[in-house]
Amino acid sequence: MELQLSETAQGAVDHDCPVLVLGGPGSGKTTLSLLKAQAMLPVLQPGQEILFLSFSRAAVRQVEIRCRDTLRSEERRQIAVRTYHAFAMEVLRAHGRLLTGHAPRIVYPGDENLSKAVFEGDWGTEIERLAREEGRYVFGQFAAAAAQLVAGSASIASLLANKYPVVILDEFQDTDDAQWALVRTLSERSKTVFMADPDQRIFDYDSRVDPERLNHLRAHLGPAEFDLSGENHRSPNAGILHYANAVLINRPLPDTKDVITRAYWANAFDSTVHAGVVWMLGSLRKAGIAHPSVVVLARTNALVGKLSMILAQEHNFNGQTIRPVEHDVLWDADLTAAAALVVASILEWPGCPKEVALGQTFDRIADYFDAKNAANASNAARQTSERYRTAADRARRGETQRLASAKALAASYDSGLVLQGDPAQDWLHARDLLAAGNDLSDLLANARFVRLFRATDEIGSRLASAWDLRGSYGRAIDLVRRALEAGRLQSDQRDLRGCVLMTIHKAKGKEFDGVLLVEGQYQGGFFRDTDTEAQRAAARRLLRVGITRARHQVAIIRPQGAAPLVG
Ligand SMILES: Nc1ncnc2c1ncn2[C@@H]1O[C@H](COP(=O)(O)OP(=O)(O)OP(=O)(O)O)[C@@H](O)[C@H]1O
Repeated sequence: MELQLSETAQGAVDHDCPVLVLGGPGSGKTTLSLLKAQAMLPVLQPGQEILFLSFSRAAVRQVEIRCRDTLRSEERRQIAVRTYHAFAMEVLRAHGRLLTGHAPRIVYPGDENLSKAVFEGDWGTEIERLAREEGRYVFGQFAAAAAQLVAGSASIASLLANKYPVVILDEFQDTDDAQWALVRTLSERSKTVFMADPDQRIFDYDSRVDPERLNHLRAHLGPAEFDLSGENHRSPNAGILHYANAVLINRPLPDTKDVITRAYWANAFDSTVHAGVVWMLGSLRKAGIAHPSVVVLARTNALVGKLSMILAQEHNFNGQTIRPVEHDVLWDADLTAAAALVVASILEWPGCPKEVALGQTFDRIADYFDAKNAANASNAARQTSERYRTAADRARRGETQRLASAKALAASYDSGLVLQGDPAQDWLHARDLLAAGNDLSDLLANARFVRLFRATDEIGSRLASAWDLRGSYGRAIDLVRRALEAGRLQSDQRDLRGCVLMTIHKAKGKEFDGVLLVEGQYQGGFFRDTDTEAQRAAARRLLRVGITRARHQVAIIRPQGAAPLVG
């Protein structure tokens, strides 16, 4: 694809490294970084590659798709696109022995959760000790360990610089302290290109992601800066970006037909959302896009799960029947797996003493919240995990529960769970007990995604064999864990077409023809009454990321009477 570059963009391509490119959503940062890579390919010697670092597997996937559009296949082969985790793990695997004298061992998140569950004391201190004394590394320690290796050994640093003489850092505003330490050491020997939009900093509830990161970079490397903020290639003729920027800075919203808002009454939520999706697909087709891509975005997993159920049913809207919409859900495979293990633990209840049964279920619930915290650090997830660990201890000591949902689950145990030997029915029966309280709604939503795992058949047949052998589901947790590992599907790796649902966080870096942003009445609100100024600013950044995913059309669906987006 032949692209016209602005003078500023061309300046960034031509200028010597280090280079920092700033720009808003759709200003072409990712595209430009690949053109910069292309321009630097001639300096590579045989065997050398350009290292492109990004955050999530989903982001890497986006860059790979963009590479296909921008670069020829022989060029693509010379660009190594990696997540920070994967790159740091590579460094650790190859050289980690130098840190402790032992070959490093990786502790995978599932195993980390199990160890954490039985550990008494400060887990943060423990994982540092595990790394230092036993050479065992949890995922969160990779970047720090890799930084230590590169900073401490000139030969490792030269080896890496020799392999990767050019390093490109995407979404640099989101780097945490350890990743920054690693980048700093790499920048001493390799040429560096940084891409950033400070206003897309949406992971800042993680205290290690410092809002001052760009200033750290300026102070350390003094890169030449190129600001693309006047450019918008994603929706060049649309008011979408102006609207999103007005939401960001809390100024009056511009009038544009590209962003429409709809208010719904609580009893018409399902049909309004469903009709909105059908309208969006139709209007994009009318505009000449034969196969439009539409994303439906919500703030929470729980609301995404609910929206998926809504689109799978028939509704009546203004006297017309609207048929189910085929769609995909981009969900978090780790969370779904953790939620499935909670359901499995309930299947183990019959025949299991109350102390053990509830202790196990509450521990698996705490594991789920640990996984949630690992995916997106939040105080709420951390605290809920701690509360369920306590509930598990209370259960094992035979004490009464204090948490409302733990009490409800204990009452369900007391009233005797009857399973029939039909895995599909029994699974739903066990799963629906998780409707015990609001704090479990997100977990329940993820448990509902198990059907999307394409592992349901595998789980079903393993459960059926267990029942045939013993008349119970016996060690259901182990069995489901193995089935999930066998059938694991990397959801983030799929190409996104047609209608797809996800949280706003997951949409970062992606683009679609149309965007529907849905605010729930009771969950997934855009703002909360209790929000501090900083939380409100973060919510505004998040909404801007959501709105600017659209190339052509945005619809914002909100409850009747919701506070205005600005003002
Ligand atoms: N110079 C250009 N001319 C025409 N189209 C462009 C140009 N640069 C980028 N695009 C197109 O504009 C869209 C947005 O580009 P890109 O994803 O690179 O922006 P970005 O700044 O990385 O966005 P975000 O920060 O929102 O993820 C893509 O569809 C891309 O193909």
